[in-house]
Amino acid sequence: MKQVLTIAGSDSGGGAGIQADIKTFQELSVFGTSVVTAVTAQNTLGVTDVAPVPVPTIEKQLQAVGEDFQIAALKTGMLFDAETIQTVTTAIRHYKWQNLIVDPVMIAKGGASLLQEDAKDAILQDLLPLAAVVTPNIPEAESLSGIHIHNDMTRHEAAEKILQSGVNGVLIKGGHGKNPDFTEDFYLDQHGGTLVLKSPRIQTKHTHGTGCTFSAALTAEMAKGHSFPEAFLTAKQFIQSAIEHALNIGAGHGPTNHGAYRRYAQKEMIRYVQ
Ligand SMILES: Nc1ncnc2c1ncn2[C@@H]1O[C@H](COP(=O)(O)OP(=O)(O)OP(=O)(O)O)[C@@H](O)[C@H]1O
Ligand SMILES: Cc1ncc(CO)c(N)n1
Repeated sequence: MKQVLTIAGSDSGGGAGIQADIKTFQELSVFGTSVVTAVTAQNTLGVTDVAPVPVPTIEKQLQAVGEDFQIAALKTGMLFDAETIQTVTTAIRHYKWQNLIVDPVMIAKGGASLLQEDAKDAILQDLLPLAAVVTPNIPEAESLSGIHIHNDMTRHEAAEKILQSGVNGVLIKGGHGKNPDFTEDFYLDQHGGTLVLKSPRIQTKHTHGTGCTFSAALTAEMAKGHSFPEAFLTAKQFIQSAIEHALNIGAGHGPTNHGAYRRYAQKEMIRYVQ
């Protein structure tokens, strides 16, 4: 069984962060390992506390995973501060981990900050040069590029700007887009190749952890040796069905249904994603 790693924060509410990643890995038949960078007290109504894990404890977790597992692909989520990012990049270089997906988590949907302001440069300068793909949502792409995204052209410009970090490909997710009917995820790579996946926008408030779940699905599929376009398509189908079949859990922005792709999507949803 392919082994994968998530380096991210814990979400006590179970819909985002490490918990979303591990559920997604399990559903896609890869063996998930984890390095916890921060512990959040969080539910569908918001984040009430964030406690960073001490750097030596992060180092020990990276070492424990690195010395015993064959990591075929990995993702990063919430990294909290620059020191954590440096620790993580050192381990990625040391263990020569390939197929790195960076989900540049900055702000939770309720507005809580999950990355310190000065850590953005560490993501751009230290982490992205090692990455196969970075998966910002629209506000994160604006923050990383310094470009306001309001149409296809500015989205392309923002992706080009982020590519200057040295990352192999930029995937700007469309959950925060303005089109009421569709979400459009846009990918641009170092060779100028583009891929756009479009799917019907589901009218729901239950979108907690969509980004984490999507990037975990991408990681699982890359680990299994699928090409990037194939992995992107499966990840998009996975998140589409997870949102479509939301569980209606909690009083606020509920989690997605990580089991939906296995149960329904492979049979019925494929036609939705273009
Ligand atoms: N309402 C929706 N209907 C269909 N697809 C959606 C919807 N909202 C988000 N998506 C899809 O979910 C994936 C994640 O995108 P999104 O922009 O929501 O990430 P995010 O803001 O990083 O999520 P989070 O911060 O909650 O983890 C993308 O593939 C996007 O197209
Ligand atoms: C721990 C954690 N990571 C990522 C996100 C972004 O959804 C969140 N809300 N919580």
